[in-house]
Amino acid sequence: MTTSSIVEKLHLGLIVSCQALADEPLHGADIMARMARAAEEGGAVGIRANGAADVRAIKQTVSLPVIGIVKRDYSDSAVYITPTLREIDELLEAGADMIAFDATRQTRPGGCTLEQITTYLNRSVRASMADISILEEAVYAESLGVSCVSTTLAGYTPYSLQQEGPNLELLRMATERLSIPVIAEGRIHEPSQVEAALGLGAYAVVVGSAITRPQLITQRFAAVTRKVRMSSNGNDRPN
Ligand SMILES: CC(=O)N[C@H](C=O)[C@@H](O)[C@H](O)[C@H](O)COP(=O)(O)O
Repeated sequence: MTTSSIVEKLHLGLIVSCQALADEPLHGADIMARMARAAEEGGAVGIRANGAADVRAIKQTVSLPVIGIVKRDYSDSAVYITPTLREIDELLEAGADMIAFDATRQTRPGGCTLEQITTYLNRSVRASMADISILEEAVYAESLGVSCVSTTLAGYTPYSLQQEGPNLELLRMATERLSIPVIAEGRIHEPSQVEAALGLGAYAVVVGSAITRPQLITQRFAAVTRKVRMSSNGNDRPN
């Protein structure tokens, strides 16, 4: 399949990020594959997944395009989403339909550069998704020939706007400025935010934690019960 036909399959759809790191309760390729199947049943048009094992298991389970990343920590860099060519090789081998990577201006491990990453991906003829945190990074990524950009890292670099919800203003500026698809990703917790993102010109929307991290979903509900408990304890207090 061509890179543009992979991108087209995502148009105006929901991409579900199915990720659980080693320290999360749902960690494991088999569980993530089931999560992906649930997402497919629910109407997702694509899956974002972490690690070659998860990508392989998900590819065997669903018929949706899989956007692969490899999260790996290196001691000499803050970049952890597909930071070097090594992680790209793992994803190519695993059969990821699209490869997402950190396209921020932060220094990569071992002197690897953003330009090396995009040149390598362009030569591999695999669709690519540049995870950005500010508008300038989106503009630069487009100039390097990526297939699309995603607002994944907004609020996760020290120099980007830190806020609780999704950075819809960055999304708006990027959709106005770029000619390639801009994907909305990061801290999207409500269906109304999906609608807002599409209304601002998002090509597609990625939702992760609000669908696939039950410990975080539980936390949001439990916070409400805690609040009510605290106020009722307060009311019970003798005058
Ligand atoms: C910043 C970072 O490392 N983001 C990761 C990128 O793949 C994932 O942990 C997120 O779950 C994903 O971006 C979806 O975002 P949210 O879970 O907020 O819907």
